[in-house]
Amino acid sequence: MVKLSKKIMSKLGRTNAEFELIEEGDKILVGLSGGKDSLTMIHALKEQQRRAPFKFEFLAVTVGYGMKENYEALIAHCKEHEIEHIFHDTKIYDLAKEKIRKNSSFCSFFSRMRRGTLYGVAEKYGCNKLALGHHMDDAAESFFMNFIYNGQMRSLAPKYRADNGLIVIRPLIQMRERQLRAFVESNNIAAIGDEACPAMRFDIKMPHARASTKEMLAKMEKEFPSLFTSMNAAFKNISADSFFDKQRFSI
Ligand SMILES: Nc1ncnc2c1ncn2[C@@H]1O[C@H](COP(=O)(O)OP(=O)(O)OP(=O)(O)O)[C@@H](O)[C@H]1O
Repeated sequence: MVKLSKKIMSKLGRTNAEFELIEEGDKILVGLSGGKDSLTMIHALKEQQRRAPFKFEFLAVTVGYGMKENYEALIAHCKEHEIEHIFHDTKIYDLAKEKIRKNSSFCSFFSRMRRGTLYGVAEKYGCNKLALGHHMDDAAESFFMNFIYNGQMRSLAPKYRADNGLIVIRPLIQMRERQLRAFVESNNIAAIGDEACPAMRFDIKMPHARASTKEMLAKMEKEFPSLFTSMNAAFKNISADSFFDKQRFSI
């Protein structure tokens, strides 16, 4: 039996109620990479399933990239904890080799292809929602990366509808990365490393933009300890008409 902290379960419950993520009768496909975030997610959802006054089902899926990755331990972990899990292998790696040279776009190619695969699997198994394990640190990094490198004000929504109609939810979005790390460590769960993309397991470095944004946020948090609490509040308190976007002006 794993032990989930009160904090994780109450954050999950509150986020769920606040954004109406999981509802009665949902069948949720849970993206399980085997990293600390998605591992925490499946255990927290299992516990929530036990506690919640409403019924929902979920099924975990791990998308393989056709790189002969070894998912034996992850498969065994799900079996041991009675979590319904499927391993869905693909040829994403071969396709990537054909399509692009080894640079950071390798990572976004993997990410796009994986997302498409997850949508397909959700449809195949009749799931109405897809849960991803992004957390508050991801949302903050994504916000600053878009801000600094893309000239865009955007982050990661707790819930949205994908183009094909599937509802994507992020139950961990208000949790800190360190809470998730603490969960796997205190339960001695072997998580697959924190690479930002699977290609990094081979010869590609962590994309520069993400690494330096992470570093910048860590420095800022040292100086302003309530940074993430404040960002979380700010993400819910947007004055869209106070920027330079003509379409959002109040006049
Ligand atoms: N191989 C995988 N199989 C299934 N789900 C996965 C896999 N890799 C990642 N995911 C899901 O996607 C979430 C985000 O993963 P990660 O941060 O690595 O991706 P990302 O590249 O930032 O995401 P995105 O695909 O949304 O751009 C994970 O928490 C997990 O739910």
